[in-house]
Amino acid sequence: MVQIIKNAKVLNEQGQLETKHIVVKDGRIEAVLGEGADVPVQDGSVQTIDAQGKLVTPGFIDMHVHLREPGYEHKETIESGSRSAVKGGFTTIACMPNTRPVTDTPQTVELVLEKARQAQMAKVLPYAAITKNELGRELTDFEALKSAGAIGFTDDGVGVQSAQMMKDAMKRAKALNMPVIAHCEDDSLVKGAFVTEGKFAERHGLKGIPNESEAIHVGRDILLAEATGVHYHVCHVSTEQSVRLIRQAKAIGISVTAEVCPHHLVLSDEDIPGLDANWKMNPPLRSPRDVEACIEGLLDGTLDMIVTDHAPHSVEEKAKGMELAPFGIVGFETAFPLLYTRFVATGKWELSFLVKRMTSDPARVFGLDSGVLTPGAPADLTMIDLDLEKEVNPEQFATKGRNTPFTGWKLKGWPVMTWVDGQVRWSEQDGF
Ligand SMILES: NC(=O)N[C@@H](CC(=O)O)C(=O)O
Ligand SMILES: [Zn+2]
Ligand SMILES: [Zn+2]
Repeated sequence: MVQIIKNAKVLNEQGQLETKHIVVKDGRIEAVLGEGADVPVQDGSVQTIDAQGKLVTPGFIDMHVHLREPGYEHKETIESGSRSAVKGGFTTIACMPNTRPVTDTPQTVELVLEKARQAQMAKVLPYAAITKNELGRELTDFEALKSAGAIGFTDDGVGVQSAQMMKDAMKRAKALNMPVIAHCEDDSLVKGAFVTEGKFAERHGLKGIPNESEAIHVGRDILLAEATGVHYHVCHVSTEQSVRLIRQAKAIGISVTAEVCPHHLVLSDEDIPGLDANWKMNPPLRSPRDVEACIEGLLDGTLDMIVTDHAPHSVEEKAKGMELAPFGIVGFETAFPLLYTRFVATGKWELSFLVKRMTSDPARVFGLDSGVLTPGAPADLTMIDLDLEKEVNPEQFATKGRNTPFTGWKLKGWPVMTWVDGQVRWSEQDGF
């Protein structure tokens, strides 16, 4: 089947917008034609959508998300999570193994893949755990997990406390040509704290999570990555010190890549209004100085990509208050408008830069064939109305989660239609 998306604004190699007609055939991009080009005959077999000058980008890729299934279906399911993803313009999402059971066996990897197939929404790429039950005691069967379809190994949710365990994991992953993805957190430095060390903690008389609890693992793991040669990827970077260590490691050719979340680029601990669990996430919101360092790191390529760390929790769980509620906020449905409004609409970033960090950069780092509009690539596409302005309203989210600090924010640049393999999965007008 042939589809034509007419009059789409597309970013060219130089990052400028050009009007194009995107031709899709059998789920793949067939051609991206210039304005004057002859569009293939539009008989009955050709389906045409007029983008009317709206931006069309490769579908967003989110390499760090929590879909909660199996085990925590009250927070999210693979279906509700992947619907939320598609509504946020994401067409490929990589899900973390901190489910119940933990994704530490081939059976659980297969279950995740099967549920994702049934949901028929976004492409779901499962990570598997580094250690059994994410307890840090015994490595999982990397080879079997890879065969079942896992794309990398991580104990996200907790740090791997033992350096020896991490080194063994890296050796095994390297032998299988697989990446190790690390949630960097030294438990001995955190002990019970739930906000960053700094102004907010001081004002409320709270013990803080120091920056070193993250950066110590980053530094340790960079050395282990150097020793083992593995592709080491750092999760949700939030501190100046981590950015510095990753920058130095890259400069001397160590195989390290990293991600950063929208909330760590937009919010600091000084923005937290009070003891509200919708502002509680791991890593915590850091100081304005850390925020600036993360932005700089993203700009100079030290941080390779933006991920949401979409982490839905139920209203009841988040109502327990900041101390007792679980860490995490939802992310899919606010990520692009948030960053577009804050950084692109204000003239700080080029639109092409933001899009690259959400599409071709994650695809390059993880070797995916999507994230680009070149002929032959899957027709995973997102149409965005850059002028559309809406208030964030969690009641309208497709995710089961309502846990966001961005309620009521007026944002511009909302996704309005999403295609996966040439199929429209969601549109603002017609829903799912
Ligand atoms: N980021 C979070 O605050 N929470 C994540 C775990 C994690 O990403 O470490 C979760 O699973 O809820
Ligand atoms: Zn984490
Ligand atoms: Zn996470």
